[in-house]
Amino acid sequence: MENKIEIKDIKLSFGTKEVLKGVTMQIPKNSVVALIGPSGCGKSTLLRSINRMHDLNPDVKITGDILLDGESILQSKKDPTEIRRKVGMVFQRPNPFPKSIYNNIAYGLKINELDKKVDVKQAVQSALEDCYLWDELGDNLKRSALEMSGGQQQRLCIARAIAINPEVILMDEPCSALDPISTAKIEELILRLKKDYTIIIVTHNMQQAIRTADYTGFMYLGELVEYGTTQQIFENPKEELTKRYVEGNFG
Ligand SMILES: Nc1ncnc2c1ncn2[C@@H]1O[C@H](COP(=O)(O)OP(=O)(O)OP(=O)(O)O)[C@@H](O)[C@H]1O
Repeated sequence: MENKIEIKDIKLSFGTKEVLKGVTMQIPKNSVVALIGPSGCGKSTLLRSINRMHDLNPDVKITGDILLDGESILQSKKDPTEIRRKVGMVFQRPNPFPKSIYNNIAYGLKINELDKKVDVKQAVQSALEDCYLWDELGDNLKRSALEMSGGQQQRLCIARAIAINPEVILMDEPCSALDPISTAKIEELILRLKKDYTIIIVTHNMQQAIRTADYTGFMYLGELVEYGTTQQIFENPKEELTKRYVEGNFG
């Protein structure tokens, strides 16, 4: 199986605090990979290093490497905006721009200089269709995105991310602020999107990992304790720590 991303012995510290202690993992193309583990174990920190979000933090020291299609993305001479065009991110809280629904996507295309290369109207429609928003919203795209429900806002943020045609989508607890129905819609969306993208999702919800992820990594205190198919991790974990966590005995 072809790997989209290879994480090689990543160590990351904030000042003197070592938060990632040598994480190595392979992310197969067109798969959904879930990162689970107790609060503070480094899941978000790892996710953020994949699209260079620590770049502006002078306290961060990172060693090791992350390869995207075999090419290092951590080298400082690589332009982080170029990486972020290939590696999109969806955050815990929906963060639409304070603009119309239409312009949320059109603006994303513009800042990535794609507005001259694609038919913007068509791209907006296609991204909204992919996120099940086109029919739901009808022709009401001039409305402010901030007037949408939280679940719709989150799907709009996913639509904004996919409109620029990334290859990888990182999701940091994308459903934690959403109700069960909105969560189910996002999960359905994740399963559909993996046909075209590689998705890494941080989640506290183990059922969500089971429902959406092909592979799951269990992290603890900055280390990747165990990584395998989701079925193996939840049904037949090799490590005692993983077993205790997936059985809900700590965390
Ligand atoms: N910008 C930062 N500066 C200093 N320490 C940080 C920073 N960001 C995260 N940390 C620390 O790094 C550790 C790992 O945090 P991280 O957010 O990656 O964990 P997590 O597993 O995603 O937790 P949660 O599930 O609660 O979101 C924590 O101890 C946190 O306090």
